[in-house]
Amino acid sequence: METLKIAIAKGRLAKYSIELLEEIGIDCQVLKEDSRKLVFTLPQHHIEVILLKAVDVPTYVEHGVVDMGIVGKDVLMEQERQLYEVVDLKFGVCKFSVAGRPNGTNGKKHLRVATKYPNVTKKYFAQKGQSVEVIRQEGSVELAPLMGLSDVIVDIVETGKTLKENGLVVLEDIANISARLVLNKVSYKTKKKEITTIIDLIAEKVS
Ligand SMILES: Nc1ncnc2c1ncn2[C@@H]1O[C@H](COP(=O)(O)OP(=O)(O)OP(=O)(O)O)[C@@H](O)[C@H]1O
Ligand SMILES: O=P(O)(O)OC[C@H]1O[C@H](OP(=O)(O)OP(=O)(O)O)[C@H](O)[C@@H]1O
Repeated sequence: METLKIAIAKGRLAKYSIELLEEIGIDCQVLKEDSRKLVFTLPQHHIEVILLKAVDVPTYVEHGVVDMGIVGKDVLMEQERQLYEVVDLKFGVCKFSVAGRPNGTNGKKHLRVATKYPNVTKKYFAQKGQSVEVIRQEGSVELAPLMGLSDVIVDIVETGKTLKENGLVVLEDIANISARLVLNKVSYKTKKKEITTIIDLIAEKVS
């Protein structure tokens, strides 16, 4: 049996991803230990799990150095990689929204938009025919309209707490987000049996 390599995003999605693997019978105890290790071999299951930053998961899957990965739809929408998105895992649920001050954009013809997701932002406003300048941020995006760096933001909204505590509101929703199971296109052919077994078990768990 061939070893299946699975990439999991560190951070928010890690706990749920590990729980899901355990629910389908994969013992992930070693992944729960406090450690700085990034590669975990689970020989009894013919599986190797690697931990990496969420934005890097599609790179590893697309290049085929891992066979599958678990990553947020936000990252997939931003990167538009060549891979198969096969299961909506129904955790990491949030949405992409345009947010700003409660009085909106006052019909401005040209908007400055701060975001960690420049591609999603450009595509969304282009479809609406709205002219924008996208200002790329690495985090704390909510600060931009508060400090006058931008008119609005495009960001992830989960509970709405961050917006509320910074005096911002959702102006428009762009898309629903959740974690997805993604596959390398070649692995899907060369390790079809192993991959199909895992996909079926996961799909059954999340349905
Ligand atoms: N409230 C939320 N904020 C951000 N991401 C969320 C939220 N809820 C669910 N997610 C999902 O979790 C994924 C990983 O988020 P996480 O914050 O761990 O990583 P990140 O955005 O790369 O952060 P950092 O750059 O701080 O490591 C996101 O890509 C998204 O799909
Ligand atoms: O609706 P809420 O439940 O408040 O969650 C949304 C917030 O969470 C994320 O930020 P994160 O914690 O990843 O920090 P960041 O600003 O560094 O991206 C996101 O960018 C929002 O700021």
